[in-house]
Amino acid sequence: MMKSEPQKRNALAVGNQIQIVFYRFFSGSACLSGDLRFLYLFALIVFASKTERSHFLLVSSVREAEAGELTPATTPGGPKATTPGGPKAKEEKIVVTVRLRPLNKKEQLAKEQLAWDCVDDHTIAFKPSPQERATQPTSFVFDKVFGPSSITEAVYEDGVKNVALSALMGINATIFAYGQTSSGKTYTMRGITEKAVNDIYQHILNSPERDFTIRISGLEIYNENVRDLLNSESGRNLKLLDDPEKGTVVEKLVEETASNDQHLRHLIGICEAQRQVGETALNDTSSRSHQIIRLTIESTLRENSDCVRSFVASLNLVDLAGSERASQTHADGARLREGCHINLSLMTLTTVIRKLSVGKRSGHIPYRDSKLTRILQHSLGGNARTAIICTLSPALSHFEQSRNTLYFATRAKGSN
Ligand SMILES: Nc1ncnc2c1ncn2[C@@H]1O[C@H](COP(=O)(O)OP(=O)(O)OP(=O)(O)O)[C@@H](O)[C@H]1O
Repeated sequence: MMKSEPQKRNALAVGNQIQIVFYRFFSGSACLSGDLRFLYLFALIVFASKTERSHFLLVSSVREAEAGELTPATTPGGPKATTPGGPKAKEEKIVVTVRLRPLNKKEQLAKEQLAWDCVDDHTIAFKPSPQERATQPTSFVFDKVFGPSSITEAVYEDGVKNVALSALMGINATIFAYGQTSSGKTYTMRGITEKAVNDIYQHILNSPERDFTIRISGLEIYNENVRDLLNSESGRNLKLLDDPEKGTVVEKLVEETASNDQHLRHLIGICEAQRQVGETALNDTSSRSHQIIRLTIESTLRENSDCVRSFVASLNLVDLAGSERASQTHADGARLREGCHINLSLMTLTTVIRKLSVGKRSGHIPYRDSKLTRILQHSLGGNARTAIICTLSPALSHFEQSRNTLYFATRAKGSN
């Protein structure tokens, strides 16, 4: 059996100790008589075993730290080097999870059948008709699957928390909710946003050595037109500009600085309310627009130290347009235009995410093919982290749409 590096180090140390004991015994006991020589040997063995034990403890802690089981606690003279979200923060760049909501009242009254079953924490399966069974996959595996009884807190903790909190360490992050209309995107994203805000301010409280600034902007993309959710006066079609340093920026988009968590929640509330106003004004439903709430978190160390002094990164919380429009083929007029725009941005998003999940060999990534991907470019590619929550209705009548959502999730995971 091959020995690990720390095991080899332990074996070497034990060998060294035996050599030292015998060397000391033979060189130091020549002048001693019988009983005293035995006592001397005994004392040497006790001393060696004590030093060996401390050596072993040292090796064990090095090994645990190497395996990431211990958080590096302090840097000499510097602040705590903790990783928000715990040691698991070093994870995959694209995390794909699925959330199956419970049947709603309407579906219950219609005595809808359940089409899906969460087999375990990672697998969701459907009950196909006999003719489909031979040709279609019957189960899908993801990073995490949440059943109808799962609460949003679990979706946050086990699915997206690490991605959200990486923005505190200077890594851009994006969390999407993808799914057909009424599958639970807004319900899920509201809960996730609330929990992320709580954790961000908890981290601020726990980091007195750093100064934090949190800025927020909110926008909506409807028919490839960008609207500011924090400034209703700015019109419905803000331009996108290419900034040599920042990448794509939205011209005149208002960015507010939150003075505390209550203020941040208030500003998020304004964005959500504006989206509702937009719906009424357009005689529309929210499922036809994409909403992006962007929190930009900047932090600076108060005193000089060996540690990284400043972090700046964005956390994008994205409630996508309903994916059912992408497959709408019988629409005409305004509906057709709207469907085409949603189709375009969701298709581009799918391509971009699939290429990112495949990695370096994927070639050109078409960020510029839609406004959604252009705006999010710097929070998707490079070092950024992404979490996708695919929301599903469990009802048999939504079976086709739910399956399309799972096909999207599978492509996003790079397994297809
Ligand atoms: N996991 C859940 N548990 C309980 N109720 C839920 C859950 N998910 C969604 N709902 C409820 O289902 C309804 C539709 O949810 P929601 O508005 O979030 O859907 P949506 O996907 O955002 O729809 P749209 O695309 O039309 O905006 C809401 O009444 C919501 O409260």
